[in-house]
Amino acid sequence: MEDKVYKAGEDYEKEFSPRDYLDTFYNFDSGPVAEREIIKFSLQNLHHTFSVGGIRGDVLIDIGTGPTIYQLLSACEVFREIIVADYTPQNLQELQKWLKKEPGAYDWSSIVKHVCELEGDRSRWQEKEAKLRKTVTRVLKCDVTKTPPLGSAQVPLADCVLTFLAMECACLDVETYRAALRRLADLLKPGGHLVTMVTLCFQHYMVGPKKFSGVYLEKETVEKALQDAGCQVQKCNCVPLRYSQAFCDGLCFIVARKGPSA
Ligand SMILES: C[S@@+](CC[C@H](N)C(=O)[O-])C[C@H]1O[C@@H](n2cnc3c(N)ncnc32)[C@H](O)[C@@H]1O
Repeated sequence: MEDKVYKAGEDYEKEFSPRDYLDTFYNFDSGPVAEREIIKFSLQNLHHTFSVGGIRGDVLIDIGTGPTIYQLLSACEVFREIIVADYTPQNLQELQKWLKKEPGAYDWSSIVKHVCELEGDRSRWQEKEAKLRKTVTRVLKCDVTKTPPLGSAQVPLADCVLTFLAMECACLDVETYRAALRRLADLLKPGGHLVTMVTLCFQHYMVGPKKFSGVYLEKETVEKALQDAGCQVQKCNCVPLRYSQAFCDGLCFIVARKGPSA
């Protein structure tokens, strides 16, 4: 393990290895039990939100997508178009590899099968992979610390903005986090939903031998930041699950709705 602690910004571009990240946190079959339980928690909440929860629409924008697709597997059934965005070029490349079925792409099949099982038919996993590949229409560069976060890209206002485990990495202090959430709310139509998963009391996580830090957030800080960004919290599901490869004190899945005039 290296002593240095890497931070938001250029460190991601230079030091973040998508494969180390995927192997550490998304090895569903033979990775650590803790990480597997957290993936299941995420998938269950996403399934609920985008099925019985009734959140659906034309456009979903996922911010801080990283090299992962698990967070889009339920949503791709109920949105016409998904736009994904991340700060780190090598994450966007890793994503494109999977989207274009290129050799060496990460194998998400176990996780896709699990989501299909939640939806009632494990056998349709290849159909779901094809559906997601078709629904993701754009892969964009973004920086949530900048206004606008998607730079010069022209995107429609979204019915849903998703951001999973990313804002606490992209922001190094609470003020930056609050400003980032306001930028995400600006991407939403009035009445649209912001769906997020946050690591509570986050300090750092391991990506291979490298330690990356972020902002320490308590549940109340997250809820207040959402409210101040014009979003009303509709669901806040916090659990004391902890990663084996990250230092935090639980996880929180949140659904918030942007007010009609925010
Ligand atoms: C822990 S990963 C989360 C990836 C994925 N969403 C997941 O659920 O596993 C954190 C992500 O935040 C992204 N990130 C870091 N700084 C950012 C910024 N300023 N704007 C947007 N994304 C950023 C990183 O590139 C990385 O993909």
